[in-house]
Amino acid sequence: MDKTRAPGASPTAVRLTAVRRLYRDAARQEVAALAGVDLAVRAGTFVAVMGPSGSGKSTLLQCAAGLDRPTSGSVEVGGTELTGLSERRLTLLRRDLIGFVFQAFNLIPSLTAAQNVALPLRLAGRRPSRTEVRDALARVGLADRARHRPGELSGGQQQRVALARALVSHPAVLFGDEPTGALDTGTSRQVLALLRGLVDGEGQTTVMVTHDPVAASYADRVVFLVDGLVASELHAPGAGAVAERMAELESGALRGGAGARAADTTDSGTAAGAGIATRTAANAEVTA
Ligand SMILES: Nc1ncnc2c1ncn2[C@@H]1O[C@H](COP(=O)(O)OP(=O)(O)OP(=O)(O)O)[C@@H](O)[C@H]1O
Repeated sequence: MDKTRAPGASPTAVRLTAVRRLYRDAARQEVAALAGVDLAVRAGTFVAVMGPSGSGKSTLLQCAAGLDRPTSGSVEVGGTELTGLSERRLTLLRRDLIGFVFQAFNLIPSLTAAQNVALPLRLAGRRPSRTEVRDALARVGLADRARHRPGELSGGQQQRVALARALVSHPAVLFGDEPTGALDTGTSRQVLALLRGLVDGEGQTTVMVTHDPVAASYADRVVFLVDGLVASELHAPGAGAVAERMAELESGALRGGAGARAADTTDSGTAAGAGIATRTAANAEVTA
């Protein structure tokens, strides 16, 4: 079943509305990791999230994936509102709707690739069929490695096993937190091409945090966070445009935070080229 294309499904796979996530720092001061994020991710698209260190990228991903709860605001995934769900319902929903890959592959060394892929379903009390597992491995180009243990696979192959494990339940959204961060350049590009292929070939909605402008250039859309707010975005940019925007935001961030960028111009424009879109109205409201 492809949850991204269910009849009548919302064309928006993920929607964050006015999401705030507050933490207390060591001095018991409140820190807004997310300060009022509005973000909608269209089903079947690939979105990269970038931003300076501490800008809230991981927090955004964790909130969007139901791994963390916003302090306020709402999160909807695959048409289901996560806000207010009990822990148990949230766990079930995560299992059904969400796939997650991290920088660390987190595979069990003593299990084969196939057993690693089957593990989440088994832990959920399901008995995955061989076909399900084989299909998941085939989707990441590892059909012939099913019986290999992680130690017998390269780093890139291990990350592909982790991807197959995330994809085996056909999640509505695949989230990646620096999924290529531990890979060398060549291997990283292969994994990114694979992610791109899953989006193009299967309509797999994908949201990925990355620090790498080249990785971000594989996405349809790059969203930039600064100080817990969406500061700007680029559509189908090249790596150079992403790096340039990051440099601008980082120097701006050093000068005075997201509020200083509330005057950014808006051009939600076309998918082609490097149109910059900002959510300045929302941001200004929160930072005022
Ligand atoms: N559990 C926590 N307790 C307190 N503060 C936190 C916690 N998690 C995150 N923060 C703070 O929230 C802000 C955003 O953190 P987050 O990890 O989301 O940023 P990031 O953009 O992913 O950073 P990086 O690129 O360095 O990984 C930071 O100021 C961070 O210190």
